[in-house]
Amino acid sequence: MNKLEKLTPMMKQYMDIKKNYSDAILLFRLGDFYEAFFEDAKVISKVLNIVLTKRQNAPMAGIPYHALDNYLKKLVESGYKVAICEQMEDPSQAKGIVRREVTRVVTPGTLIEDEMLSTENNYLMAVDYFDGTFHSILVDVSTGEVLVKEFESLSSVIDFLRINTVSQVICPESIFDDLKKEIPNLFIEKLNDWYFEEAEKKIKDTYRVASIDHFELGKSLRIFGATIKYLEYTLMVDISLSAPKKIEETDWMILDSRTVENLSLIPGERGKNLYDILNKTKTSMGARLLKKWILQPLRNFEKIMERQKIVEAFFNDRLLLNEVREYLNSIYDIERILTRLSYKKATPKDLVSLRYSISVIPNIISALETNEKLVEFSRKIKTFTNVEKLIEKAIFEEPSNTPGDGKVIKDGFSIELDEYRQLLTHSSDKLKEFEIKEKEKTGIQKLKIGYNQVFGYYIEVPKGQIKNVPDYFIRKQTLVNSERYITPELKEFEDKIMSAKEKIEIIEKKIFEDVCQEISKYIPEIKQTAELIAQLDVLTNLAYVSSLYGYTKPEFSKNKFLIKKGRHAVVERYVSNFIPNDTYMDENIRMYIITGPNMSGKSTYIRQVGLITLLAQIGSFVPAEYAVLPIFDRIFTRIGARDDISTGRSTFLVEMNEVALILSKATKDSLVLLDEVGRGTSTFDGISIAWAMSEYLYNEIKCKTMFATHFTELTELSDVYNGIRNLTIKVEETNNGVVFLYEVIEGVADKSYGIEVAAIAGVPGGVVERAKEILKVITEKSELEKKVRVLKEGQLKKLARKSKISKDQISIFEVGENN
Ligand SMILES: Nc1ncnc2c1ncn2[C@@H]1O[C@H](COP(=O)(O)OP(=O)(O)OP(=O)(O)O)[C@@H](O)[C@H]1O
Repeated sequence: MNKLEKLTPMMKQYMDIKKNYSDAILLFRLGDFYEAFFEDAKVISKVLNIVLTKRQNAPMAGIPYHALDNYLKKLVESGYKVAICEQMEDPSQAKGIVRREVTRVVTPGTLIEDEMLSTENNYLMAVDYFDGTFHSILVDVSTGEVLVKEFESLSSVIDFLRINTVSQVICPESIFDDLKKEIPNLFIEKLNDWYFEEAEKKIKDTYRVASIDHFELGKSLRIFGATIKYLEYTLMVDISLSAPKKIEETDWMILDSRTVENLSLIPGERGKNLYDILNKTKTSMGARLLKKWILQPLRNFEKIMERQKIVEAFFNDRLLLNEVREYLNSIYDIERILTRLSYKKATPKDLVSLRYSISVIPNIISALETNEKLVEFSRKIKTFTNVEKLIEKAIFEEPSNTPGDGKVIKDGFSIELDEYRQLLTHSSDKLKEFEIKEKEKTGIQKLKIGYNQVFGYYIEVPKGQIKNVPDYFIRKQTLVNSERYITPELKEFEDKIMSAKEKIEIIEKKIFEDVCQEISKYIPEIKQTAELIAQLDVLTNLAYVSSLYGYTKPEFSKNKFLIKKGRHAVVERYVSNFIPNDTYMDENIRMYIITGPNMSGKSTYIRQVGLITLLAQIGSFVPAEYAVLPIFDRIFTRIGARDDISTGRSTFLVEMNEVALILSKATKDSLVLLDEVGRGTSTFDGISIAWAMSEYLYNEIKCKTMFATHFTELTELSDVYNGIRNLTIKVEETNNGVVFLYEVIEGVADKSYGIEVAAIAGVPGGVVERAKEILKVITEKSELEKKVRVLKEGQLKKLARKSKISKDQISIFEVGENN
């Protein structure tokens, strides 16, 4: 006999279903529990810390049905895929074994349940390699957003994954191993060939359109079709998505993951970050959008101005700003409510939240109309009075979350429903009267009416009073201390109550579905307005923080780069007295070498320049007294030394990889911020690399560069090239040690004060004194400075002439020489 034949029909049913979901944990609904068996049981008992028991010798662990979401969240967060198998019929009505089916496969990237999501975006990224390019689709199922993006290399895919909130990747088998190796901690699943078949048809069916040419999917079509199939496989309903948007690199400033981390743009390992400082948005939709804007500053002047004008209008009209932000306060996460509506998972409370949210839209519009600079924006926002009215009429102010229990649909919305509800209340009153009457009739004072699933309504009589029970009481159950009875009259009540309850359940569910269905017709339009509300939230937020933190409106110029009294947006919030500093660059002055002691504020200074340009390009005001800025295509950063343990690359190799990236990708419109290059190797190698790199950036690429370094030798570059200048940071030597003044001035650091900083940091006095002695000896012996001078005087000239240098470079070179 084979093993399965020995199993009970229920276990056989389990095994049959599990066969199709072997890569997931199967939660099998059994009465009031979801049970897992065999290996699944062992896993969930460990992950969820619940008891592992046995059923017919099979390991089993179960979770109560009402606590599913909590447990699911834990399982998915721990990296498991979970298939939920439901009972498809009422067990009391079922003939034979209850029919069961999997109704949902839950994975980290396909969540729509509010309790399982944070307010952040939750992206599923589908990646395909096709015709030499990586094509990807990013979907946030919870908001319906779809983005299309191409990558030239695997490393750029990985880089993108590092800075975006992608919780799951799906890909064809051909690239699975490569991706898995690079992102071992991310949930990643391979798609077999079937997913890629008939992609175009799948997309057309999903969007209910005859042609998808306007989506301009190109070679991303295959992976988009596969993504939709995967979503259908997990959500098991028709998929509802917004139209795909292409992410074109030319629209946005490119920020690689290193730069995002080095400038501490979003929450991450470094703690204090720009997003947290700026985020005072009023809605979850706004908070998500703000993060996107920070990660994708604009490059198009008109688009930047469009945002800046709105920020300025609010900045100059604080009363209006406060009024609009007050309205935004009462707006819920409409995007997610709409998604749940389209997946038929919206709750009555969702509808009430939607109603409150859309009810303030007319106020927002009238407020915006009072300012002529905001009228154009206000015209794009639509009102949805009919939707608001419908919800107001149909749904209780504080409904229960279970349509069918009679506490969702308002009185007066359906005559039929009201009648049954009255009948129910009436019968309940009658039941109470019946209890009193029976007490009087029988003299059993402790008699009470109760209810259970098996017998329905019953009369309970304590054992001591059984002798008074009349003949028409029919005994149904004996308990330790009491007996339970029914009577024909009680049964009659029960029938009435039960049929009223059943009817209420059917009618209320149907009305709720109809209301949802009616509202669903407006989803695309409401979605557009929700997007505008999110934008409004971010724009008012920028105006608000700009006034709160004393930012000013930046101007843009093709050639000039001037920051007067600039501040570091994050550091200034944490130090008591932040010292502002200026920055000036133009077509000629393109590079600064910044030397100064440790802890003097070099990194803060160069990062503040990066943050100011970034803020300006997202449309915000900036932390400076005055700023005229060019529009940069990209900010590059190379900051600090560190290993990349995950890929086994040494500090120096990581550093050189970053240098290589900058040298190959930077353009004349880029801003390059360098903090320590060449520290990971010997001093001579380090200086040589840093020198050669600076020359290349200055002569060949002609980008704007700020280079903070401890190699004072590099300051000699300014003698060779007129457009390279030196900056240092003021320190004062007092009897009690060095005092950092954080003031950036022209010049070169005369000392590095490393030993003084060591003393401040608490290195023992003996060690500090010995270090001073050693420094004296080696400084005297150092040949380095002499050698660099030789380089400056002779060899550089030769080198520069050998390399292909254009006329203007030679002139700069010669100006430098004459200096
Ligand atoms: N302009 C400023 N005004 C006030 N405090 C500042 C300023 N700049 C920096 N600081 C303070 O000095 C600290 C050190 O600054 P920063 O890390 O920029 O120094 P650094 O010169 O780059 O140091 P190292 O060479 O050791 O990397 C900052 O954390 C901040 O507290």
